[in-house]
Amino acid sequence: MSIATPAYKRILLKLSGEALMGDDAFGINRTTIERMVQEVAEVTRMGVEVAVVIGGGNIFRGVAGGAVGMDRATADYMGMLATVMNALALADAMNKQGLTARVMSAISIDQVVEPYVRPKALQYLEEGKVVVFAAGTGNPFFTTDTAAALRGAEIGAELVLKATKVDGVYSADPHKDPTATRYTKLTFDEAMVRNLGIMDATAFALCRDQKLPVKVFSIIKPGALKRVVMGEDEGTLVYA
Ligand SMILES: Nc1ncnc2c1ncn2[C@@H]1O[C@H](COP(=O)(O)OP(=O)(O)OP(=O)(O)O)[C@@H](O)[C@H]1O
Ligand SMILES: O=c1ccn([C@@H]2O[C@H](COP(=O)(O)O)[C@@H](O)[C@H]2O)c(=O)[nH]1
Repeated sequence: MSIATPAYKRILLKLSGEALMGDDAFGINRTTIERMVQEVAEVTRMGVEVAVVIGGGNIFRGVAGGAVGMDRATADYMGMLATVMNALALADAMNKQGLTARVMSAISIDQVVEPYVRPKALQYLEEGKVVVFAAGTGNPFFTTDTAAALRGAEIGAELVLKATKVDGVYSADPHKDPTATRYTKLTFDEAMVRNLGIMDATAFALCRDQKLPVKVFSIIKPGALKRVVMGEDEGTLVYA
């Protein structure tokens, strides 16, 4: 009997902050986060090295702060701090489920989390620990999708998995246009030219230039993460 092997050795998982809310209006839903962690644990047990970039949209979005008159850079730093809170909650849930998680922050908050140091992150991954990257890129005017592209390239991930509330990339935002249709695959250039809002253009461009493919899939769908890792037909592949 042949044992199925994962299609990837090292992945960068981008978890949407909004997906952490579950059915709540904001914040972190405990049941939801625990279920997500179970899915991550399943792929780490298969020997896949997992790094995570966590979003912050469930707590704060800098662009929203900017829109109501806040200084945009200040609002963005608040958004990055929101991702640190999500990262702490995620790592705590991972450690409670038997994984060993390490949070590394792009912003120095040494009493709370260790700083991002690339060789240390690589060491943790080689040791089978899950690394949760917090505070995005550490710079305002960026997003955690761009952080996922950046960290994915830095750690030599073979794939960026964008785990979100929708099951792939659509011809238009499916939450706004019920007639939108889902792509099975498309190139980064097609995604950018068609202005498909699932990821920002900076993230797409970085992945394209580094030839780092992105798989967009639903984190709400049970077993979808494992299916992506096994190389099965799931979600939408965006490639160079
Ligand atoms: N063409 C498209 N195909 C699919 N989804 C799209 C598209 N355009 C916009 N979206 C929207 O993008 C959302 C997914 O983005 P998501 O909320 O994961 O992004 P994020 O801003 O990176 O996450 P967060 O800030 O919550 O951490 C979907 O819920 C969907 O409404
Ligand atoms: O590199 C980064 C990453 C994030 N931000 C700010 O944080 C929020 C939350 O991140 P999402 O990607 O929207 O989940 C974002 O809106 C920015 O305000 C940042 O400034 N730099």
